[in-house]
Amino acid sequence: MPLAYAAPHTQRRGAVTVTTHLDELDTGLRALVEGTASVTGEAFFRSLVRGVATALAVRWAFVAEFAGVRTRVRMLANWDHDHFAPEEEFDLSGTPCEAVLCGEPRHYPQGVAALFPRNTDLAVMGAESYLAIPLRNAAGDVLGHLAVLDERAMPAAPRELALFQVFAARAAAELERVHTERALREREARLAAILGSALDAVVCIDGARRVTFVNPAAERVLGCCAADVVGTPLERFLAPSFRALLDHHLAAPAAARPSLWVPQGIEAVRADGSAFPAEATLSCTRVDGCELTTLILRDLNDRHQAEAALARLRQEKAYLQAQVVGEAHEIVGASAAIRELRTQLDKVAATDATVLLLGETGTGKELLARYTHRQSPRRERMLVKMNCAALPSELIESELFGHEKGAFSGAIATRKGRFELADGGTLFLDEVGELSLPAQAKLLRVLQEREFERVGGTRPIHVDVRVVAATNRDLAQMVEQGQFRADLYYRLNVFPLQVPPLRARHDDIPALVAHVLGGLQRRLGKPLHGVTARALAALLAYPWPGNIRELQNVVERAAILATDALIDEADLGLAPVRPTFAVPPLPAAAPLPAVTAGETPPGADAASLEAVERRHIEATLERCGGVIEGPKGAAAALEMHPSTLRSRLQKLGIRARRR
Ligand SMILES: Nc1ncnc2c1ncn2[C@@H]1O[C@H](COP(=O)(O)OP(=O)(O)OP(=O)(O)O)[C@@H](O)[C@H]1O
Repeated sequence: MPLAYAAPHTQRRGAVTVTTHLDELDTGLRALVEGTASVTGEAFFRSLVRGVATALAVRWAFVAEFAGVRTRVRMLANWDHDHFAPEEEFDLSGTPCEAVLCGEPRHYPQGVAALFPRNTDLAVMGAESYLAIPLRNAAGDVLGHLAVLDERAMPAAPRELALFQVFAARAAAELERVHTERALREREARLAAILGSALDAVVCIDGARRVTFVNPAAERVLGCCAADVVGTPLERFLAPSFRALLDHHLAAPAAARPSLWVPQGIEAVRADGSAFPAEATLSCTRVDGCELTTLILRDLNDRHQAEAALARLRQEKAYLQAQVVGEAHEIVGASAAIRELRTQLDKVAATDATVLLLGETGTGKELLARYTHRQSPRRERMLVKMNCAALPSELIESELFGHEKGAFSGAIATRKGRFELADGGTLFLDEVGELSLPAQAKLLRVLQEREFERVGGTRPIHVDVRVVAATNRDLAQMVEQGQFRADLYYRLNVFPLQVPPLRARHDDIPALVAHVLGGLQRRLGKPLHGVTARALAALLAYPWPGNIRELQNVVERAAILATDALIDEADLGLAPVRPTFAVPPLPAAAPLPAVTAGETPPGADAASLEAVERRHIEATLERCGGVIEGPKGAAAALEMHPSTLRSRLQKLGIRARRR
C-alpha cells in the first residue's frame, strides 16, 4: 500500500487551508525537535512516540527494535492516548508489523483488525488503521520500526506522511546511536574482562610516556595501585636496559614501528624499587590522532618458578607412579627361604639401617626393597628408586644430588635429586654395583655425613634418607679388584640379605604360578582357572635359572595360547628336560590335581613338593659330602644361606652327616 496519508482531524474538520496544514506540520516538527533535542535513549523514544501520536492525532504510537531474533520485536516506548503503556515484546508472525520489519513501509487506512485476524490484539484494542515505517541504519539494515495505530480510519495525506517520515528518520538515527553505543559498551566490557583476567601485566602509555591504563596483573606485578599511577610518567618502572629499549623503539616514526617482542635481557622495576627480569611486548597504535603504546610485561621469575615447580611435580609423579605400580605386588611364597627373608626384613624394616639385597637378576630384590619400605615407619613418605645401571655415569651425580641452574649445558632450571626427593623416606639404589668410582665417593659422603651439594651448587643440603641397595654383582670381589670402594661397601653392607634364586625355591613355584595366572586373568580378560597337574609337574621339573621373570614369561605365553581355561603341559611349550631331581609319580586316575589361579595349591601337591625338596636336598648334601657351609658346601650349591638350609633340614627331618 503506497504511503499517502491525511490526518483524521483534518478530514473531520472539513475545509482546511494549505496554511493550516503547514502550520500543523511546523507545530509537529517543533514538538519533535523540542521534545527530543536534549535527551537520548529511553527518554528520547518516549518523547518521540508521544510527539508523533500528538502530531498525527492518533491514539497509539510505538517504536520497537528486534528482540535478539528477527521474528520478534521489543518496544522501546509505547504511547496510548494520554499515557505511556508498558513496553511489550511480541512475535511478528501474523501482524501488520511483519512486512515492515522486512523493510517495507505499510499503511492500512482502515479495517486493519479484519486484515490481520491472527493478530487478535488488534480486535481487542479496537484498532481500525495502521501506519508504520522500518527504521534503518546508515548501511540500510533494518533495526526496528516506528508504528502508529488509531481507532478511526487514517486516510492518506502527504503532509502527515512527510511528518511521520521525519519522526521515523529521527528514531532511526537514535536507534542506530543506541546500537553503536551498546556494541561499544559490550566491546569495552569484553576488553575489560580480558585485560582483567590476563595473567600478563598490561600498561598503556601516551605519546608523552605517561601511564594511561594498568590492568590488575600490572598492579600485582609492579606492586602498585592503578589510581596512583595513571597519569604519572612510566619512567619509575624502567630499569636502564628497558629504558634504552623503549627509547630506541619510540624514536622511530609511529607508522614505521613494528610490534616488538623481547623475551629476555631487560629488567623492570617495581613500585618499591626492586628490579625483576622481564619479558616484554611493545605495540603502538593511533587513536583519534593520539599515539598510544601498549606494553605487555611478564615477570620471568614467576615463569622460572612455575617451570621448576612443574618439573618437580613431573618428577614426583613419575616416582609416585612407580611406587603405586610396585605396591600392587605382594611377596608370594611360603618356602623356608622366603619365610626367613620376610622375618629378617620385618625386623630390619623398623630400623633406619641400610639394607643390601644380594641376588641374581629377577629374583625379587626390588619387590623386597618395596616391602622393606612399606613395613618401615617411613611408609607415608616416598620410596624413590634409582637404577644406577640405567644412566650414563656423568648423569648419575646430578640424578642423585640434583643440579643448580646452569651447572652444565641443558641444566635450564634447578632440579632436586633423588636424595632430596626421598627426604624422610627411602632411596632404593638398584644395581648399586654399577656406580662409577667418583659417584661412589659422593654416595659415601652422603651416607657418612647425611649431606651433599647439588651439582654446580655450594650450599650443603641435609637429608634424612634410608637406603636400600641391591645388586647382582659380587661386591666383595669388586672391592678386591678395586672396582668398588671398600669404605662404601662396608657402609652398604650393614644388613646384607641373600635373595635366593628360583632354582633354590622350588616349593614356591605352584604359588607363583597361581599368582601370575591371577594377574594374567585380569590383564588378558580371559578365564584362567589354573594349570593341570601334568603342567605343574612339568613346571616343577624344569631347571629354572634364578630369574622369576622367565617363569612369568612361560606362564604368560601359555595363558595366551591356551584354548582352555586350564593350562596343560602342551601349552607351556617347555623343552623336555631330564629332571635334575626326581619328580614324584602323579596319581594315574583323573581328576588330576591342579593349581588354581590366584590360590595356594592344594595340600596333596604340597606333600609331593616336600618329597621333591627332600630328595633334592639329600642329593645335594650327598654330592657335597654332608658339608653345609663354605664355598663347596650344600648351601652354596643350593644358593641358600647356610642358616636357611639348616632350618630346612630340621623341618624336613634330614640329618646332614659329614663324610
Ligand atoms: N616372591 C615373589 N612373589 C611374587 N613375585 C615375585 C617374587 N619374587 C619376584 N617376583 C616377581 O619377579 C619379577 C622380578 O622381580 P624384581 O624386579 O623384584 O627382581 P630384581 O631382583 O629386582 O631384578 P633385577 O635384578 O633385574 O632388578 C617381578 O615381576 C616380581 O614381581
